[in-house]
Amino acid sequence: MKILPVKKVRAEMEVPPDKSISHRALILSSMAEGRSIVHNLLESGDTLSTLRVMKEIGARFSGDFERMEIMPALWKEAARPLDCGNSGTTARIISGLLAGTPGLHILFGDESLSRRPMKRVIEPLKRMGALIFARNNDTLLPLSIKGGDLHGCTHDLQVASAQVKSAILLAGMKAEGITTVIEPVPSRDHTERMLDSMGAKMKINGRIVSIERGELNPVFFQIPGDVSSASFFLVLAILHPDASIIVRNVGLNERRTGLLKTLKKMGAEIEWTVEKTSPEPCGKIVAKSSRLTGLEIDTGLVPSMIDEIPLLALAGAKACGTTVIRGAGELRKKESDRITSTVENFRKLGVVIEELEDGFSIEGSQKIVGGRIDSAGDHRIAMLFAVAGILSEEGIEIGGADSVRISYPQFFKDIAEVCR
Ligand SMILES: O=C(O)C1=C[C@@H](OP(=O)(O)O)[C@@H](O)[C@H](O)C1
Ligand SMILES: C=C(OP(=O)(O)O)C(=O)O
Repeated sequence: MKILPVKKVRAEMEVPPDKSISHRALILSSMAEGRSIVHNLLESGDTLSTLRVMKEIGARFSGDFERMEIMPALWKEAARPLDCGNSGTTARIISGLLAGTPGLHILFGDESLSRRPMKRVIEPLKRMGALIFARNNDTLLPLSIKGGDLHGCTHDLQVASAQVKSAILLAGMKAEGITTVIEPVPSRDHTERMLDSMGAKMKINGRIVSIERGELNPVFFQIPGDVSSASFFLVLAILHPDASIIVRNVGLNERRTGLLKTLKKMGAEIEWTVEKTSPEPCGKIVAKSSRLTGLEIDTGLVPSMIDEIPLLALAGAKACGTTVIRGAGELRKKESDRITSTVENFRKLGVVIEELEDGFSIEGSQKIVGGRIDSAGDHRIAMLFAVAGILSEEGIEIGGADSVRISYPQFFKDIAEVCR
């Protein structure tokens, strides 16, 4: 796949449904006491992994991704190991669900997922009484869970992770007593919002969430567009000299808008308006060609833009002055080591960038000559360099472009549309 520069970028568009919320809708609605209906689920590699695993353990879905009916699951021990594919969210959140589900459950994933840390979810679940064994001294997939009786306890998390928090909350739904999660910095709260709308016995006090066993009401849910998917188009609009983009019906949960706030601080012409909240804030974002000034990124915003941070390297290369990102060491634990894959690929394109232990530093006002990059099988890296290709002098060839199927299968079609 080769991406060439274009003269003009214009669009009024929608992006695919939110991936994080889609995973949760498939999982939580299966735990409800009645029939749920969910509209606008994401159909992508990662959500198909959740759907597949949930079916294997007794979940009942009918309809399609535009309108799915979900009946209460008839929980069962699957006859085979459960394939979580490339999806960290699937492996971690479903581990929490299975910790309290009777039976032996074995989870595995692809090469990338098999390298990603699982101790962060195994340890707290074990503290609640789950019997879990995993490869490499209980740190990596595959892992086996003997689901059974759990007891609530308090977990003081070392890293802000919505996946770990969600796994603990789902285990807490099945545990005796109260389960509490304390996060160092608040991570995305889609699980809490959905559980709350389903009548869970839950208390939230800033970074502290407590939950008790209880029944869940069915949901009726409309999933908004994914702001992480929208970000590629927004950064393109801001950095391109002749561009304007409107994204409609996109999720604007405060815990996901760190990139929008950071770009605005850098001087971007970007505005967002929440039009409805039910229970997720949703609205429109408008962005156009802007002049950016580099800055030292606020580390407190990192969890609210964790999947978007590589895009800030591109913004930094085009801004005036230096951009420094620190406190983002979690990027090394994603589908690829996103610090290394961002830095190495920019260097291949003639861009000067310094790799830091927990981020990167990049000088502004740089030309992106062009060349070939390797996505390292990572969807967000493929999409980042597709945007860079449009802003480059000679175009960029994307190795491993098909990885976009993980979160945004029609990405290249949509890119072609906005560049017409
Ligand atoms: O809960 C979620 O849906 C996600 C949480 C984040 O991961 P962590 O929980 O590891 O921070 C994010 O990077 C991932 O894309 C999706
Ligand atoms: C990190 C991501 O997802 P997951 O952790 O679910 O694999 C992502 O989509 O960027």
